[in-house]
Amino acid sequence: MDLGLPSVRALSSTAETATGRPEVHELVDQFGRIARDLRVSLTEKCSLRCTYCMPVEGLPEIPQQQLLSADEVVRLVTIAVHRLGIREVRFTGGEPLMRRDLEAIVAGCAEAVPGVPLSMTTNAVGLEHRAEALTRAGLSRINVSLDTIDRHYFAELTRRDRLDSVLAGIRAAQEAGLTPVKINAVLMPETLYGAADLLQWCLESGCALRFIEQMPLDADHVWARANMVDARTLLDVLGERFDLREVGREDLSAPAEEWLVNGGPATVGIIASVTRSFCEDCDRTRITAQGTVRSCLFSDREVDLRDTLRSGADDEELARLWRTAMWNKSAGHGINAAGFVPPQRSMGAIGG
Ligand SMILES: Nc1nc2c(ncn2[C@@H]2O[C@H](COP(=O)(O)OP(=O)(O)OP(=O)(O)O)[C@@H](O)[C@H]2O)c(=O)[nH]1
Ligand SMILES: C[S@@+](CC[C@H](N)C(=O)[O-])C[C@H]1O[C@@H](n2cnc3c(N)ncnc32)[C@H](O)[C@@H]1O
Ligand code: SF4
Ligand code: SF4
Repeated sequence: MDLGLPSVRALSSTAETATGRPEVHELVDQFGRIARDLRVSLTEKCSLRCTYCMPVEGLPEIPQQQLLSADEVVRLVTIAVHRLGIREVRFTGGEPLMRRDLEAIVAGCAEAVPGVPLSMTTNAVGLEHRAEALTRAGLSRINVSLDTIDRHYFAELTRRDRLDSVLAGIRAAQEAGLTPVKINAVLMPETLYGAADLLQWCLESGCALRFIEQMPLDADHVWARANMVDARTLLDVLGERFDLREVGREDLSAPAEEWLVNGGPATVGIIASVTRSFCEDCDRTRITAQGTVRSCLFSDREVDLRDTLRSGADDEELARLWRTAMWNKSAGHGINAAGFVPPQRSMGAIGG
């Protein structure tokens, strides 16, 4: 079985540290991958309770003091870009819109790292009131979670009746120029049932839809491989209404594989994290809302930066810790391996 795991690739550097890590400033790992894409979680809080992500009562609250402040986020993003070779930054959560200082965080980063694309993954609840300000602050584009346009299923899947607010948020984002708006839909039996309608809606609304295979990152731990709706099943269902032609990935490290819909130019993407894993070309590094480096979605081995930063460390010391954390990144998620154990943190607590 192809597990999509990386093989060791040579890096072009002669000098090495004691651990064997080459003396390069980028975030390299032992499999020759280089992280260029930073995902920063801003909070564990959320306005929805998607069943594949959050428990019904929400995640345990993180005391304010333990969360990275706006200035701390800006400092870490600056280090990532200037010292570690990061080329794009995404804000996520939890729900980033739950941070009242989100506009300040975006503006601070835009000023500190001009020219670096700043994007956000969001559920879009309440976005209609902030899209313009976020554009002015320097946000480039957004991806929105929307699993179904059926109000009944939306309320069931997210445990909140907020479909209207999400749709208003998407429209406002488009009007404010936060484009292209990409839609993320996690594959579940309910999503599969409405998948063709959701694609039709996205085609008409000018959004780029991607379906995502559900991963064992739900807080309730009910995920089971046997019950998972996979990319193959989705393609069969969509194929009944649309003509689909495979075009592949935008670039090797992009999670989504694209299919041309009815001859194009519109596409539909599938992020097949489980059945067609893309760990081999992973270029992501993550910072949790509490300021730890998480080298892989599935690895609970985190390295603290927040306390080191607060104790007065300089930028290079923080960069060194970050490099070491990424050097020890695991080969991949291992979901398909015997004896796989899901990580302790759920998706909302990591920053998906
Ligand atoms: N296994 C795995 N899945 C990921 C990773 N990053 C993102 N995903 C999945 O892809 C989904 C979409 O991620 P987004 O936040 O929209 O980011 P993206 O697809 O990288 O973003 P674009 O650059 O806009 O295409 C997430 O909800 C995850 O389910 C990753 O590093 N590993
Ligand atoms: C954790 S959310 C955080 C940002 C924002 N609240 C949102 O929903 O877009 C980021 C992404 O993770 C995805 N996600 C959550 N749980 C997942 C799971 N168990 N498997 C796959 N993707 C998941 C969501 O669909 C969303 O696109
Ligand atoms: S997927 Fe996003 S919107 Fe849904 S519960 Fe998780 S963090 Fe909230
Ligand atoms: S599971 Fe880990 S290694 Fe694989 S793509 Fe995601 S973050 Fe990268």
